[in-house]
Amino acid sequence: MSDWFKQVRENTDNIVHEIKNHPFIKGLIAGSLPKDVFQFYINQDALYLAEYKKVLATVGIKCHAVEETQFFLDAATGILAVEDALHKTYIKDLAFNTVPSPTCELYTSYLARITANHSLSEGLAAVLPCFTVYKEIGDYIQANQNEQANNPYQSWIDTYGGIDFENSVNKAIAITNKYAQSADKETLNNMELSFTKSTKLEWLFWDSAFKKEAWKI
Ligand SMILES: Cc1ncc(C[n+]2csc(CCO)c2C)c(N)n1
Repeated sequence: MSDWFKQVRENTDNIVHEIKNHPFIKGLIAGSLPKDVFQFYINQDALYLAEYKKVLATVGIKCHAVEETQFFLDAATGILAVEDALHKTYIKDLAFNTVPSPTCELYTSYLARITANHSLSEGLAAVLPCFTVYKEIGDYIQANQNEQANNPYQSWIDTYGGIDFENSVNKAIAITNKYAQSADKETLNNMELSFTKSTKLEWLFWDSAFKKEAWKI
């Protein structure tokens, strides 16, 4: 498989399309997303990131090349530094809810299960949409904004727009493509299943935040 990512990205185009058209993303673009909805998202995302950094470290230590391990461990520590700081600025005077929503629990548990019990290639495919979907949605939001000056969510939006993030996304794609190149048919099929599932979970994460998803009981 010469460009695995290109193929699976094409096959998940309908999901990415649904994300771009989700009212959460439309609200971020317009700056009209209700504050309480954004706070809910940031709170749940902080809970997500606390688990995701462990998942990246798990994938990283399984990689065969030193620079691949370095990349994922750097990304994991980057989460501590950059994203936690951003979250603190948004959450500072609000009560922080330590209970993950059903969707947050589902996404992090899914990633933990795949990276712990399945092959490294499947683990890489499962963690990749976190990078690629945010890159694409970050670019999409910036390209479709009429006015950035008064958007209360601009600093969040700009986190995923810069060149550093772009380099990081390209590296994650390159590593995953490399493992896809030597994967057998069954592994390639499983890689696509994990990539697709995580892409759907990215949609679900925004959708659940928009609805301020609660436990039914
Ligand atoms: C649900 C959810 N999915 C993806 C990201 C974006 N993200 C989180 S960590 C990371 C890699 C290192 O920066 C990226 C791109 C998010 N914040 N929340």
